[in-house]
Amino acid sequence: MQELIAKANVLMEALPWIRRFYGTSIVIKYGGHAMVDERLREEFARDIILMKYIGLNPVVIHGGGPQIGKVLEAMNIQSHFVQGMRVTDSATMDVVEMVLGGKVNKEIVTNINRHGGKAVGITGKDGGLIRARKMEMTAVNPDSLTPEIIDIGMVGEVEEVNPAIIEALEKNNFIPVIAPIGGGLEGETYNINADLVAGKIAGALKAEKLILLTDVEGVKDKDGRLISTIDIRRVPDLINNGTISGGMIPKVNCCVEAIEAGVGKTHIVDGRMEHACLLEIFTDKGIGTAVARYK
Ligand SMILES: Nc1ncnc2c1ncn2[C@@H]1O[C@H](COP(=O)(O)OP(=O)(O)O)[C@@H](O)[C@H]1O
Ligand SMILES: CC(=O)N[C@@H](CCC(=O)OP(=O)(O)O)C(=O)O
Repeated sequence: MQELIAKANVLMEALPWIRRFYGTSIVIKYGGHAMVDERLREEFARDIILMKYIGLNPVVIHGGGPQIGKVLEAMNIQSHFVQGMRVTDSATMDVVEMVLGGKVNKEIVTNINRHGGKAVGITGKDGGLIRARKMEMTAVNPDSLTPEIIDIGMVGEVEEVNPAIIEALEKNNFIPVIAPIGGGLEGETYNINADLVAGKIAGALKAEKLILLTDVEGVKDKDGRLISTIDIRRVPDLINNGTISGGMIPKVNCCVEAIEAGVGKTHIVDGRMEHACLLEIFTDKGIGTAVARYK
């Protein structure tokens, strides 16, 4: 009996959060471990469906860097990254579009639909969702020590988001699953980092939450302890003093941009953990690191 009551208590803990988030958009960047591990993939799909059934509007943006890397390797094309961005010539762009827009996207859609959801897979080109332009990248030349513009090919940055297609899908109870590819004004195709896309889409939707799933517990301090909340005003210091580095810098910056664009709260959470999204949204304490504007 006590066990049954404990189960009811867990459901009741979720009630205020369900009331608060009912009808709102929750943007989730799905990537890393959660996407590779079979069991976590299933759990993720079921979490998304549960959210939808209790009245939230999950929007999934997925990555797939490792999957692109594998196909390129099989084709004897080497991967090069500059400041975390994949140098994308036209052969690489074809592979990126094929892998992200095709296999990876459709696997996620299939998983959600197999468990009873109604997912629709699109790229940023569909319905004019993401207009992109070529990313300008500067790097310091090691010989002259001066900054230089370098060409990293068809890597894009988001110029504008038109969320009409997402809103149309949400209205009809479909779950949008979005590959991070954008279209340019001249019909060109751009490869865009998935965290950047998730941040921009969350901003355009004025989403209640942006959740970035990653392969660490959250943002850690210099002693390796989890920082559970970060005020966006503290972010520049944490980057400048080296607490936040590498792949965590663009993630945290995406969170800051999203908050500035009107997103309620952003979270960096551990995608290796089962039910990471549910635990973040529906428990009092949440998990991972919340990046927001605090009073
Ligand atoms: N302060 C920090 N807290 C946590 N991770 C950090 C921090 N600074 C740098 N990192 C690095 O950032 C990585 C996450 O970024 P990245 O590997 O690009 O993630 P993903 O592949 O999920 O997009 C972590 O694995 C860690 O090595
Ligand atoms: C420009 C750029 O680097 N694009 C990424 C897009 C996929 C991505 O972001 O995947 P993850 O989230 O798994 O890293 C790439 O080509 O790998």
